[in-house]
Amino acid sequence: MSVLRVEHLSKSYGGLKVTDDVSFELHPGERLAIIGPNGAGKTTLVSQVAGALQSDRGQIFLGQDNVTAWPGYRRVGRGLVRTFQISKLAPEISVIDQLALAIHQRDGSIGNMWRHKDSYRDVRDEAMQILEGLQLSRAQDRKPSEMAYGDQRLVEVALALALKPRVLLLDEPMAGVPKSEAQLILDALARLPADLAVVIIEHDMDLVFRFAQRILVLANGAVLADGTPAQIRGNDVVRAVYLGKGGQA
Ligand SMILES: Nc1ncnc2c1ncn2[C@@H]1O[C@H](COP(=O)(O)OP(=O)(O)OP(=O)(O)O)[C@@H](O)[C@H]1O
Repeated sequence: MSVLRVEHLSKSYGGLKVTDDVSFELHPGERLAIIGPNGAGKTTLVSQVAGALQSDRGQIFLGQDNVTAWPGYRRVGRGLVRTFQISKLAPEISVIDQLALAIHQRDGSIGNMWRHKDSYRDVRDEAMQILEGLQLSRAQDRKPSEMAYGDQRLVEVALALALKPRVLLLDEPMAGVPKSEAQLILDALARLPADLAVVIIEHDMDLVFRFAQRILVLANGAVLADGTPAQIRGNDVVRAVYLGKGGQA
C-alpha cells in the first residue's frame, strides 16, 4: 500500500504549464529523487504535494485519504512534512529549543502551562534522539547564526523529523553546502529512519545516485522517465535532455 499517491497533477501560470499530468507513488521507506533541468517544475510539484499550492487538476492521496483539498498544515498533521530550499530557521534560538518547540507544537502542548514537569524531560530526550540520529548532538546548544551552513541544513531536517513524518520532502538539501561539508549531509541522510519515505529534489547527481532507489525525471513539467538509478542512467532520452554523456547533470 502506498504512503503517498499523486495522480495527474497539473499547474499552469497563464499559458505556461509548470506541472503537466504528473503521477507517481511512494511506498513506506522508499527513497525517491525528483530531478530535471532548472525550471522543470520540481519545486512547484513539491509545493502542490505539500499543499502550499493548489493544483489545477489531479489528486493527492496520503495513505487512503484524499488530501487534495486539504491545507498544508493538515497534511503535516498526517505526516507529510517538507523542508525548503531556503532556510526557515530562527537564527538566534538554540537548536535544542527550536526542536523542543517543534515537538510541543506537534503534540499540541504549546501554551499549556500545567503539563507535568516530566513532559519537559521527555521532549528534551526526544529532541536529543533526533540530533543523535543526524550526528548533530554536538550542536544542541548552538544558534543557527553561529553554525556552519551544512549543519544548518541538518537542523532543518531535524525540525522536520520532530514533526514525526511518514513522508519527508527535501527540497535541495545540498543547495549552498560547501564540498567540505557535503559528506556530513550524505551521512545524515543515509541514517534517516528506514520506514520513513523520502522524496528529494536535488541537482547534485552524486547524492541522487547514492541516495535514491527510484528517480523521477521531469522536463517541461511532465514526467520524462521514472525508474531505478540504473534505468535512468541507461535511458538515452534522459541522457540527451539532462544527464549528458557522462551521466552527470
Ligand atoms: N508563481 C509563479 N508564477 C509564474 N511562473 C512561475 C511561478 N512559480 C514558478 N514559475 C515558473 O514555473 C517554472 C518551474 O519552476 P520551478 O521552480 O517549479 O522549477 P524547478 O524545477 O524547481 O527549478 P529549479 O531547479 O531552478 O529550482 C519556471 O519556469 C518558473 O519560472
